[in-house]
Amino acid sequence: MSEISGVDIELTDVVKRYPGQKKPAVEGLSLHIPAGEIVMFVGPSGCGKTTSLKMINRLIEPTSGSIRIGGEDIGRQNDDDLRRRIGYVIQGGSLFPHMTVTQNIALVPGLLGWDRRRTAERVDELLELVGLDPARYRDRYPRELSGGQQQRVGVARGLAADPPVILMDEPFGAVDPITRQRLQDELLSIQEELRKTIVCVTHDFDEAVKLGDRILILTEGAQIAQYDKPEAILASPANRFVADFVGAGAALKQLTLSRVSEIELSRPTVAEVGAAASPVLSAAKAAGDTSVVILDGKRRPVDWMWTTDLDGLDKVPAPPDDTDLVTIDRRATLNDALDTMLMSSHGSAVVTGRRDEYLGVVDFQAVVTRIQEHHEEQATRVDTEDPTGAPA
Ligand SMILES: Nc1ncnc2c1ncn2[C@@H]1O[C@H](COP(=O)(O)OP(=O)(O)OP(=O)(O)O)[C@@H](O)[C@H]1O
Repeated sequence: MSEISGVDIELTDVVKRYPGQKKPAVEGLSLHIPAGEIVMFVGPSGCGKTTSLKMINRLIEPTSGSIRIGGEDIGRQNDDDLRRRIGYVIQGGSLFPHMTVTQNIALVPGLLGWDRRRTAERVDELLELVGLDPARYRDRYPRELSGGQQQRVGVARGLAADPPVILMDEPFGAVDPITRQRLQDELLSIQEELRKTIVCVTHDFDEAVKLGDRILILTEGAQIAQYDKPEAILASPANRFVADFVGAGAALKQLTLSRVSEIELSRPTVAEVGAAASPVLSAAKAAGDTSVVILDGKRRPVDWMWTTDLDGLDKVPAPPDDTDLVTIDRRATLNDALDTMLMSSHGSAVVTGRRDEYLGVVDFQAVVTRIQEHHEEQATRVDTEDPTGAPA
């Protein structure tokens, strides 16, 4: 784990009363968000999640109360300072359609007066970080990107000035489930490297369990129903409201806590594009492998070849354009891994870690076995516990 670059956020008795509303949207919220953690805000529609989030970067001014970021009262800071310290990512990326990817990402650095060279370097670095090849994407317009790619650019923009705090409002709500899973995995990967303080609003409780170091469950008026680590909320919901909100099958949701990284990976022979083929074939033969995982110069998997296809070639070839290599991030949940494998109808998948670096191979059966073990563990636990904590 790298060092924490995030800072604490402290809300003290924060109230927001919109004009003409009888009851405040946020009625005295006090909350400590620890540096370097991801805190997920969940709760029923209209309970005040977005209002609470937007008060943290003063997109909405609190009616009363105080918010401190890294110990400083944000009420006393100017907007430029706040923008430097807080990244903001919303659904769909909300890119400006008439600006290129570079121009979109460079917005905040531009406001901060960075020179051209520093900005260009930063844009490329960020595109790499969010998994987009800079040479290919930096000059595109948003309409030339898929929904998932637009969202990645949105994340890059939020990170542009390297703020210690990132606010996200339903960041992955607008993409299909598989893309959402990838973006979630990428966010976890980026977070492992950067350790920002991330506050994220979501409607999806599973997403909260997957991403959150802590989950804040709110009821109307942004009243705290429970604020705890996901394991703790799943194991013992504070009250009936939380138990209902967590929903049936809380025990099964524990699966969302298990990751591919818990499974031992197999490590078949690997080879780099352009390497001489014959030693690779010898190594595969010695190891009893019938296939070889092909990596690029940055140790990212790009192809998975049968040794029979490599036989007779001089060098390990670059992958064809239509390669359908299935990769899974090691932070993916077991459910996500199964979905990916089923969708792609591959019996196994290449597992990647930080910056898409190759780690090994996981097979379908290993994931199924691990899930079954979990089911059994959970079944024993549920038999002996009342998840609501209610007296019998
Ligand atoms: N600009 C506004 N003017 C008046 N009332 C508002 C305004 N924005 C939000 N509200 C009200 O404040 C309450 C909280 O809204 P908020 O958007 O924070 O909730 P939320 O939990 O994020 O909801 P959702 O999950 O539906 O996005 C709601 O009752 C909403 O109708």
